[in-house]
Amino acid sequence: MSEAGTYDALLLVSFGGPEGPDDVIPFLENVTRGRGIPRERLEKVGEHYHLFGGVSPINRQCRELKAAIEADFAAHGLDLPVYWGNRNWDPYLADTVRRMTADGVRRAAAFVTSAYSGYSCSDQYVEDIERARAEVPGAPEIDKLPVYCLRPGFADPFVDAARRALDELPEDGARRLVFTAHSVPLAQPGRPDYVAELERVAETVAERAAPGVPWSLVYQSRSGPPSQPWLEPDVVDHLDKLHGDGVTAVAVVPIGFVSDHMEVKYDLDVEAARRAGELGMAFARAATPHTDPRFAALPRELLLEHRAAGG
Ligand SMILES: CC1=C(CCC(=O)O)c2cc3nc(cc4[nH]c(cc5[nH]c(cc1n2)c(C)c5CCC(=O)O)c(CCC(=O)O)c4C)C(CCC(=O)O)=C3C
Ligand SMILES: [Fe+2]
Repeated sequence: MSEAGTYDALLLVSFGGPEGPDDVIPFLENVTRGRGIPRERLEKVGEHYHLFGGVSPINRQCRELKAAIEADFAAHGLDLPVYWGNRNWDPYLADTVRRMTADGVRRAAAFVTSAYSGYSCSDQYVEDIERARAEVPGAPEIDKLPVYCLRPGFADPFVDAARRALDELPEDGARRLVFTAHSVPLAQPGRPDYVAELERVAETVAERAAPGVPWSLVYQSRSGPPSQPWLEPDVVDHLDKLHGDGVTAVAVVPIGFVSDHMEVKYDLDVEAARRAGELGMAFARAATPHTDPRFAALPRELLLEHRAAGG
């Protein structure tokens, strides 16, 4: 048996995003099909993409992460092909599964670009994988690798990034670490696990990056109809509150994301940064793990452990 046991491929699974202005509406339709997102919200989010030429950074980031994973495999003598497929945009998961099948892949491990439990972060990706497999006769078995939010490969890069972001702030101010994650409906399946994991990651990163600096965990990028309750507070409202409490400098750490995709680039770097500016607060945004070698090593570590555990 090879070092990877029964696995003969890794599948990188992500969200997908538009790669030009004409892609924006079809992409948003893919994301929101059957989910009851109000038209106004879609138009607003479409404008965020158009501010960046209709291009989401996420696909380029997936290509870079795939290359980093391949480099990590090569450096550790793990001879496995790496495939990439998305939920909402080209390369679609079903097309990738078709290619894997044609290449003779029998059993793949899936690494999802979301670190947490819960429906949006985890179970929905499993559904997507199973739907893609159902479209392809003879499709390989595909096991989603375990949730990795508490693994050092995910948390350690955030510790360094949080320190660096705090270092960018004026030293004499009343500083605060503000952790953010994507909001989800309170009624979403798995929401309590998602929140419990976020609280643990925030606490761990805060304690290690800056003991004694106060911190909070808040949410961003709320969608859905206003009548539906989602996780709160929103990061922008939270900045208002911190300002009222006398905080003069914030380091925002997006622990809910693995790379700087549109939610980070718009909702934090444009919207939250603008609000902080209006309030006269110093603002720094911590980097996400992306191609940090510790993060790029996670697929290999998880795959080998999962195999060792009988996977
Ligand atoms: C928890 C979570 C993550 C983190 C986990 C993960 O990373 O997967 C995440 C990631 C992402 N969300 C993304 C984009 C969007 N999400 C939307 C809508 C929604 N997100 C939700 C949750 C999450 N989303 C939910 C509950 C909805 C409501 C509709 C539904 O129940 O499905 C909409 C519709 C418009 C809007 O209302 O915002 C868009 C365009 C992109 C791509 C960004 C880019 O292009 O760079 C990424 C990585
Ligand atoms: Fe989303």
